[in-house]
Amino acid sequence: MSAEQQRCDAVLWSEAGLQLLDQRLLPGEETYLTFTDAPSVARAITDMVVRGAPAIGITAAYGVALSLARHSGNSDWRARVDTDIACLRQSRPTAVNLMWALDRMQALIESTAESARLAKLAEQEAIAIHERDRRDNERMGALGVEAIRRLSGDGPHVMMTHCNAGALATGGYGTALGVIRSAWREGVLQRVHMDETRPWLQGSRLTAWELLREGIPAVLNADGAAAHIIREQGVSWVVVGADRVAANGDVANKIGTYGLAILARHHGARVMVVAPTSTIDMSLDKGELIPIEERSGDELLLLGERSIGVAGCPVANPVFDVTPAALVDLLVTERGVVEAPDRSRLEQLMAGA
Ligand SMILES: CSC[C@@H](O)[C@@H](O)C(=O)COP(=O)(O)O
Repeated sequence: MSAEQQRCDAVLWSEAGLQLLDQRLLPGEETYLTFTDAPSVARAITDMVVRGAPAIGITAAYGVALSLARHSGNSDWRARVDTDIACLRQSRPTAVNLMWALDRMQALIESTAESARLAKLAEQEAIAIHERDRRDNERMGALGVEAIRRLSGDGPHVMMTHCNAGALATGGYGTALGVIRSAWREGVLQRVHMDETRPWLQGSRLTAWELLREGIPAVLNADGAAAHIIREQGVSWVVVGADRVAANGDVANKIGTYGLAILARHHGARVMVVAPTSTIDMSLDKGELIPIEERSGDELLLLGERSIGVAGCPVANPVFDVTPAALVDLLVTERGVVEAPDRSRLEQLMAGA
């Protein structure tokens, strides 16, 4: 099957409304749920029907389009749409792409005089955000491979990834998995090791699903096996996505990324973070200021319906961590590659077109 036939769209927009591939059911079941109002879209984001920073932003943009389609005929449409946007804004705290997309939709609403056409314009804006994300991912794929070649030769290299930063987490193609896809197509990848990514299992359920159906050599490991595998298998690149990058280059990503970056540094592997500029938050000085989502302890105590822990056991379940910029070798964005990201390099990047 061709890569095009293998596309796995997390987010689809149709006459019927917004369709989201229910990622809670993968890899066992491929079911799309249809949404026609913003509050249920916000719930779907909170409940992880859709997840991954860029996909969350795209979904929220469509949520605003749904809100306008529903309310723009009413005299109090503005208040209703504002309530919907506030609800979407609170659906998850860490991925800044959500706030970025909502700010963009809000700016459109504020700048458009023709309220009769707003619903249509909002739909077009959400589609533009979606399509742009996919194109940016393809560009980052090419830039990432170019950087790998420049810094470490043609390989083929053994890589490691964490969580799922693939087509399922974006408008398509993926950020970290976009680089891994491009590396495979260009013969630069030998194989990729995938962390299982406890507790939600984005690695074993989603990344493995995406890569194996395209025939990309990928091997699953428990998170705790990462150090051993990096050393024994000669991993030379750790390639991950991001949920928010602070102005000084600190990177919030799925819990476990920080530990992986320390392991990489110890073993001489490079860390590549792949993220569009919509993930960079220049309003936050440093990583400590990034809000870290804490989810229910049931994610550790239950496996589906089945109890796998001691009932009542206190649980800490922060689902993101912050990797200090000093541990990041490369930040790949659609605007270019930043080596050893820091404040001045990010300011330069963001000031560019
Ligand atoms: C391109 S996705 C980048 C990140 O959003 C990804 O690595 C991640 O941490 C996803 O977390 P999730 O909790 O599954 O939304």
